[in-house]
Amino acid sequence: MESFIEEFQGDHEKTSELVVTVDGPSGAGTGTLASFIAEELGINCYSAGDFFRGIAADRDMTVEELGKVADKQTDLKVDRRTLEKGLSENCVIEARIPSRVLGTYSDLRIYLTADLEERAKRVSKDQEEGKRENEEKSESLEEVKERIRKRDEENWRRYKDYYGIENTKDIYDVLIDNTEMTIDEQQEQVRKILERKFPEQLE
Ligand SMILES: Nc1ncnc2c1ncn2[C@@H]1O[C@H](COP(=O)(O)OP(=O)(O)OP(=O)(O)O)[C@@H](O)[C@H]1O
Ligand SMILES: Nc1ccn([C@H]2C[C@H](O)[C@@H](COP(=O)(O)O)O2)c(=O)n1
Repeated sequence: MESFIEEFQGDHEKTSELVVTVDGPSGAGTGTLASFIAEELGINCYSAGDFFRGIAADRDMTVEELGKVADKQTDLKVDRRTLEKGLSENCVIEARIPSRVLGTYSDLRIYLTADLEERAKRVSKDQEEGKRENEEKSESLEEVKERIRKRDEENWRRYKDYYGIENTKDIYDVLIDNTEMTIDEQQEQVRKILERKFPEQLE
């Protein structure tokens, strides 16, 4: 199948000088890693979740309400904001596919993952601690596992349909499986990468 992602990316002038993108499935820790990178580099951090929440606010809806009626246009709007932000502002953007959305406009493309079992444990723990207000609660670990597995499958069905892309890892500069890594160990590894890649930006 022909890929439409280049067409979506278009041919733009990029005014930002430093953009890092962190992709990964639910519970991989993309939010945690993106915040760390942003702090290290002294730049802002965004999540496509922020853009989704912004669209909900524009429509005077809660995130849950928008989630129920979100269609292709909603996804494209979220992804267009990712593209616009990355083209115009030095920042780190984390979500499911910001590295795909920005393509070579991103200066460092990271893919983060962990085993499904481990990701489900993290999501479950966050829920127990009241950190995931917009998600279903009182699920068993097995239910969480099944929900995030299905969600990932659905997401990739949409990305294939909208952009003609597959869930391959060939476009990434860095691949990290953090199943057996602590947050500190992961940060140590990424800090070394940042030192090599952006020595002048490190504070
Ligand atoms: N390497 C790691 N090892 C153990 N726990 C981690 C690791 N990275 C992140 N976590 C923990 O996992 C949980 C989920 O992290 P985070 O919110 O960053 O994930 P996410 O990928 O952004 O999730 P989602 O996309 O579902 O919002 C948090 O409690 C975080 O502290
Ligand atoms: N194209 C999109 C649309 C939404 N998001 C955001 C919205 C949520 O905050 C978060 C959840 O994603 P999901 O678990 O539904 O994959 O992601 C996005 O990243 N990209």
